Amino acid sequence: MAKSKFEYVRGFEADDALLPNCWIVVRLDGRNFHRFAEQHEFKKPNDDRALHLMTKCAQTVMQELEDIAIAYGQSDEYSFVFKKKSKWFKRRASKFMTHVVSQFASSYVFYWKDYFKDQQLLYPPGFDGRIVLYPSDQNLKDYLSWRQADCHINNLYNTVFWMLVQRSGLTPVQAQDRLQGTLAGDKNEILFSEFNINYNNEPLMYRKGTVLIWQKVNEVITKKIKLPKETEEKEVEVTRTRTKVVPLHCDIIGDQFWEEYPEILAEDS
Ligand SMILES: Nc1nc2c(ncn2[C@@H]2O[C@H](COP(=O)(O)OP(=O)(O)OP(=O)(O)O)[C@@H](O)[C@H]2O)c(=O)[nH]1
Ligand SMILES: [Mg+2]
Ligand SMILES: [Mg+2]
Repeated sequence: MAKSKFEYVRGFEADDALLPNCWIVVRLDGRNFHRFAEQHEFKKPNDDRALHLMTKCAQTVMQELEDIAIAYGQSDEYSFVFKKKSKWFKRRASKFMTHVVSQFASSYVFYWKDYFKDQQLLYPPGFDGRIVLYPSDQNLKDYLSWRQADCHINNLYNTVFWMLVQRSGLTPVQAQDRLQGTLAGDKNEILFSEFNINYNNEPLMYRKGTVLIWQKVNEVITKKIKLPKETEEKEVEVTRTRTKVVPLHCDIIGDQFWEEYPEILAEDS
């Protein structure tokens, strides 16, 4: 086919193919969610509606896009891990990042009303995205451990901070001063002795964040079938196996998780 004289401009497009044989991580994060949370009256420090909406959007991303092996989310962020061997869009970085972020952002708006029943969405939220490549399984596990450790550190801090403000009547500045230089043990002690809270009994979703993995589940459905010698349709129950995205709130820093789900890191990934 004849080419137009303008065709040469294609040559200006940068080649952004991602290195082969590496885990591809796309992490997105809510833009200025400090303000977004204030404006939409998120419960402090954790708002179940917001956390569940984030997870719904991440499930949608995993179901709609290809080759995502596992995802991890906390606060206003989610990380998506694409299989090492993925050939999706010839591994073009821009395709991975823009599809993940746009699918997530549109889902956030689309599903908002299902989670925030009587809280109107006041303005369109935005999300940023980045891609990081991890060449070894250990690097990938360490990446996910880093995000989960971050979740734990922030949540412990925020839990004590908001207790001091909401229950003890400290100003945010006073609460900040009180926590300056404290270690995890000190924060646990404040929670226990002053507020009778055992941090280990706080909800797992707040302490561990959310892991999304693929799992085979058996579904029982009723089907209408017509038997050859009968005139009327009959309802029968059939069991079929489906692969679904399932949320877990478990530790992913230790070995146990990876031993329990070896298929996530399997070689054909
Ligand atoms: N109250 C409340 N706030 C939340 C919750 N989840 C996230 N946030 C807010 O979202 C912020 C997320 O932090 P960051 O992503 O570091 O900061 P950001 O304000 O989004 O700014 P950028 O990401 O740099 O654009 C937190 O500091 C909280 O203010 C929640 O469940 N409840
Ligand atoms: Mg943010
Ligand atoms: Mg964040």
